[in-house]
Amino acid sequence: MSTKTHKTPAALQIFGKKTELYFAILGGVFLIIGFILEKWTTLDFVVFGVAYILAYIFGGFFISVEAIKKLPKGEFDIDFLMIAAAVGAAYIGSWAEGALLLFLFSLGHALEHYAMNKAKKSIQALGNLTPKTAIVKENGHLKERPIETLNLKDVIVVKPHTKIAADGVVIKGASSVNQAPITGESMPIDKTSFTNVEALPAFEDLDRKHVVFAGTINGDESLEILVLKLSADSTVSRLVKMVSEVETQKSPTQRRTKKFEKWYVPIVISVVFILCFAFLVLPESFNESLYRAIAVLVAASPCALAISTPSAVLSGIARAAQKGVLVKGGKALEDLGVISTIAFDKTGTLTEGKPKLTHLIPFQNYSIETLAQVVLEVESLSNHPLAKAIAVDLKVKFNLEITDKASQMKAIQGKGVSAIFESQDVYIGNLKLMETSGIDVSDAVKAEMEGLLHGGHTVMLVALQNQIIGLISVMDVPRKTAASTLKRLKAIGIKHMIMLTGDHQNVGNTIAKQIGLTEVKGNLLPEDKVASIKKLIERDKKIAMVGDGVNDAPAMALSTVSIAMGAAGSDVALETADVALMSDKIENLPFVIGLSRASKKIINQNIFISLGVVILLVPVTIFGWTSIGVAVALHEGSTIVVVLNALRLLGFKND
Ligand SMILES: Nc1ncnc2c1ncn2[C@@H]1O[C@H](COP(=O)(O)OP(=O)(O)OP(=O)(O)O)[C@@H](O)[C@H]1O
Ligand SMILES: [Zn+2]
Repeated sequence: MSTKTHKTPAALQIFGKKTELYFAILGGVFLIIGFILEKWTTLDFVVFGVAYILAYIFGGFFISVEAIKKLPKGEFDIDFLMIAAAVGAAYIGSWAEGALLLFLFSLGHALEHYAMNKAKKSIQALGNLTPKTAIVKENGHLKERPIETLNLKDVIVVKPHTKIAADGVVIKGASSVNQAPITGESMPIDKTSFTNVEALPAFEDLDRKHVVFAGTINGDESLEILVLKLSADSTVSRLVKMVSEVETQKSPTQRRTKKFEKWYVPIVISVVFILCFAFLVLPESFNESLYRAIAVLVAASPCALAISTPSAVLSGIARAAQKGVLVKGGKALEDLGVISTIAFDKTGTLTEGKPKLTHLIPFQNYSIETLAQVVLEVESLSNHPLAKAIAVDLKVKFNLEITDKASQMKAIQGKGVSAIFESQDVYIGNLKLMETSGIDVSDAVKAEMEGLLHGGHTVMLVALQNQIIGLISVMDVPRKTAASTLKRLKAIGIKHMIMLTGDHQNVGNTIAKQIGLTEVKGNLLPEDKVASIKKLIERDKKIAMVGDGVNDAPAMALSTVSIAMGAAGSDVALETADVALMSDKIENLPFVIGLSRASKKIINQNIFISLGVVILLVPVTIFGWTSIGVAVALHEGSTIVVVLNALRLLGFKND
């Protein structure tokens, strides 16, 4: 009974989408007719038998179709057992009980499919977000075209209060855009136009205030948008594709139950087979033995167990999607539910990631303008968040233009950058960079650095021809919601919250003090971050890491659950993380952890219910203390209960 096999073939849906449900109900109706005729009339079997046979046909039709579909694949499962039980019941003349079995089983199935579809639909609703056509500006004329025909660099016009048809950059107009469909943020985001279209950076490097996504909704003003992604590659298309793949990643519990079923089902079949011959040793007829065997077969079938976990996982993932959180599969969902240690990247995760220039101090006899020009030219070649911030601020503050005098920029991971400026060597970065490049840093310079570091500034040294010519410092501010989020996490029982940063220890400490972390590890190279994660896993077994993928991708890959921030617009983060917060909202973290725990709890409850009913019913049926009818009702009832229990997750709220 894997969730995948639950599609009703389209050709069989003669009454539309609910054909399966109507068939089940018809099975029930004929069952009642047959039962009344049998018990309260003196009619012959020839008459009420017809009603029972019709009940069998309608109740058993879709189950048989499903079972036959699986035959060639060598899959043998519960559908077979149920059909066998019903046939056996007919053989011994217990038509009413056989029909009841088929009716309830098919009703349970139909409800289960309905429930699953409901969960899936709330995910797939994402796919219906994008409009089918876009208004394209071609040689000054406006033309409506299907979105599949849009090319990169086409310009589309988006009218007020309509959906945006493509991922791209705003090049004319300003408006506030409702991004809720993708990021779950309810507040509209202000978008302004990007003016320097000739020097357009890569999509990922564009400031989010200029970027729009297909499927989001324009506000009060008209916008012109330069298309930067083909419709098949848009964030929303990839999101939908990933969500539909999510189901194939089995959760640990799902894998465990599958394994269990593998040896359990053959045992059930053997025991039932042996019970058919109980009349050889017991004073009873073959029909009585068969009756008992059928009752045991119904009681022991792990129907509810098979659906316990997948229904909960799917509902959990659907609920997360409504909040703009993409959980990629049952494994991530279950793991996140047991985690008590979270490692955080600093820049862009706990902080805004948009540092502001605070100091520019020249040494030697350099003028501040010269220093500013050198730094601007070099940093404008790097796309590190620090570099971008520095370049923007220097341009404005000193009214400078880039003159392309720097070249051969090299990023030195966790340390800084090197480049050539007017055929001179330039290094910009931390103390480690200067040490490894053999550049002497005087005590006076170090003292100056120390002062700034204690104030929480990120300080970088600038060297030209092996001489320190100045320093530059920036300050990043914690996200406004970081402190309250960490407090919530602590309140829900996250014990260790560790910041891993490439920045100086002092800077890390200053930020940590403002927002409340349990531990700070500074001065880390990307490989040191990996080593830290390894140590944390040794200590706490399962850990989560939250990052933005900028210099923490290897560390994230190693953690049990990797959580990417602001994944809309960042391909790498969206693709590689186990959990993607589509928006930059770190406050979604306690929500998704709470949801994972609730899912885990519901999975456990479901397993308890389904195994409980089996454990209760099997001895009762073996000793013949109950009828097939009662076994059927309890057994199929438990299937319906676990599905309904799982659906509660669709309404999950924190607190
Ligand atoms: N483009 C750059 N220009 C100048 N200095 C840089 C640059 N890139 C890195 N550095 C220096 O290297 C240090 C470590 O950088 P890294 O990218 O590892 O981490 P980070 O951005 O400071 O913070 P986090 O690790 O929290 O994301 C920075 O603090 C900075 O001193
Ligand atoms: Zn099934």
